[in-house]
Amino acid sequence: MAARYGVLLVNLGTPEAPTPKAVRQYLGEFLGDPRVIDAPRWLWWPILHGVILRIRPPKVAKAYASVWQEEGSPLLAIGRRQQRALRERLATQHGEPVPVELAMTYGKPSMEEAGLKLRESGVERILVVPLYPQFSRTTTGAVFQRLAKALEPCPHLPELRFVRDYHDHPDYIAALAASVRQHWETQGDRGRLLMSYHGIPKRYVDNGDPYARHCQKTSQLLAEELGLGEGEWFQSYQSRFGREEWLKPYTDETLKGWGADKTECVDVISPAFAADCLETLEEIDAENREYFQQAGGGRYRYIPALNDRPEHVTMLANLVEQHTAGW
Ligand SMILES: C=CC1=C(C)c2cc3[nH]c(cc4nc(cc5[nH]c(cc1n2)c(C)c5CCC(=O)O)C(CCC(=O)O)=C4C)c(C)c3C=C
Ligand SMILES: [Fe+2]
Ligand SMILES: [Fe+2]
Repeated sequence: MAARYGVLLVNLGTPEAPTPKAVRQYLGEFLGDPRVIDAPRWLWWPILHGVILRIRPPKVAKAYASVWQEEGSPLLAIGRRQQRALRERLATQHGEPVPVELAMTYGKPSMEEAGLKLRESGVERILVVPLYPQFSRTTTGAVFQRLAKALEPCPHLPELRFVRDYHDHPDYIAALAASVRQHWETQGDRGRLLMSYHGIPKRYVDNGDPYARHCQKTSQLLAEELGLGEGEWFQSYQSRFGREEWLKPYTDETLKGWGADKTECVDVISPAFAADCLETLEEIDAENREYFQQAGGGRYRYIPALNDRPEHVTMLANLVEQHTAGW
């Protein structure tokens, strides 16, 4: 008997190799999406193709090379581990296999590829789980759009449900808290906790994107769960791109300031990332460490993303159970 439903995990996408050519291809697709950069095409296209895709790829390819793993890009390698772990967990819970596929909004594995695999496994119902705890039109919104595009040629549609966000899900907060507590136990002490989220342009939030509200809620709930009071934790936004104002305070400026204040020890967690990737391993764990320590700061410790930690898999499995009720 075919399974009653399948799960489609979706993350952003990543280059196929840490080379300028592969990075150019990836960035072209990603930054050409009007949900990510909303400038009119006539204005943005010449800048993207004439300037950014000429200058940025060599620099960014080097950054990717510094975090590249034997299995490939961390985002994809970890995504595969998450897929396998969720598949195993759901099979144990159900006593029968539940198909779980992984797709990327940009690049490979494509939604078409993953969708075909789900169809081959015989499911007619698909739960789509974008691996973004906080909703943004730039990420989760783009998943929805890309999915619709992938389904365009289908003569018939699967039945679909879509997880919009899980920024305040108790199991997500519990998984983050478990990871911070374990980090503090292993280290033997507590640093000042910085929760650093990927940023987006402030204008997007002013126009109704709930992303900042979701990030603040996650931070408050995590702080409460850890029993932290005011002044014991901080929130900032990283990964600025382009010239306009992004959500503030900026992570790099915050850490430079803390370094200059001779802060002895900081712990940085990036709750917006379900999997470690360039933006955490290179930007947070390497680049911002340098800013902090060069400014005069002391110990700097990055708390890894939830990746395939058992509490994360539990959270994902519970999310699936909750959203497939009645299926
Ligand atoms: C919470 C998730 C993310 C949001 C929100 C987001 C918005 C956003 N990002 C850019 C520009 C870039 N992001 C890049 C990498 C990147 N971004 C996310 C997640 C979110 N982005 C991830 C997981 C990654 C890493 C991918 C990997 O392969 O490891 C990059 C590429 C690297 C670089 O060139 O610096 C860019 C560019 C914008 C413009 C944006 C919202 C408007
Ligand atoms: Fe990004
Ligand atoms: Fe970055």
